[in-house]
Amino acid sequence: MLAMETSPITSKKVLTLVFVFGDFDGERRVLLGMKKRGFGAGYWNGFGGKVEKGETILEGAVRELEEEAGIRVSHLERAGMLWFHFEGDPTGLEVHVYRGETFEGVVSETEEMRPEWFSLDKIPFHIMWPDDQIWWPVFVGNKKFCGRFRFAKDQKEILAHDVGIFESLPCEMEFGSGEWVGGVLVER
Ligand SMILES: CNc1ncnc2c1ncn2[C@@H]1O[C@H](COP(=O)(O)OP(=O)(O)OP(=O)(O)O)[C@@H](O)[C@H]1O
Repeated sequence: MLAMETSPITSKKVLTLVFVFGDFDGERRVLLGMKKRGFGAGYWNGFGGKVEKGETILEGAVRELEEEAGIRVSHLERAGMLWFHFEGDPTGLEVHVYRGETFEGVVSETEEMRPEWFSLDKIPFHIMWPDDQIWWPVFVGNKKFCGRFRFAKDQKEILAHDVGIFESLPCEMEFGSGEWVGGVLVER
């Protein structure tokens, strides 16, 4: 049981986060984008954003990838779910993480993101959200995962976190509750 709730969460935002992988002469790389403005500006991250009314989470993931990196995917695999809570902020974030392999179009810089391919052994964790390096090994190991993170007000320090490997998604979990329910927990 993880004490997640020291300041109350009364609403949530549903967000997507997409990582596209590619093979470059036998070298595995992942497409990251430097966020140029807004929330998380200055960090490398996958592509994503808020799910809009009337679209499914998967449709939101596909749309945001196209808006931010200029490419279209016909298939995304559901990879994990992350919950974030910032001390003093009543709105929690529920982030749905997907992975993609093949795409159409040309990777292009947009107003929001500057994309770049990174070799899997050169991921710039020091210029990413601090939670990324915690769940990344499970994600690249092709395991389905759920994680929750409580951040300090400064949006940098992680006060508590918990990542589990699941047989299936979603792992139903509400903010502030101590137990995972839903998907079968394999390892924690
Ligand atoms: C706290 N730790 C975190 N670690 C890793 N990734 C995180 C994250 N917190 C948010 N994210 C991702 O950052 C993007 C924000 O998107 P965000 O700019 O808010 O959405 P959207 O593009 O809809 O915004 P606008 O409405 O255009 O401002 C979105 O992919 C979301 O999944």
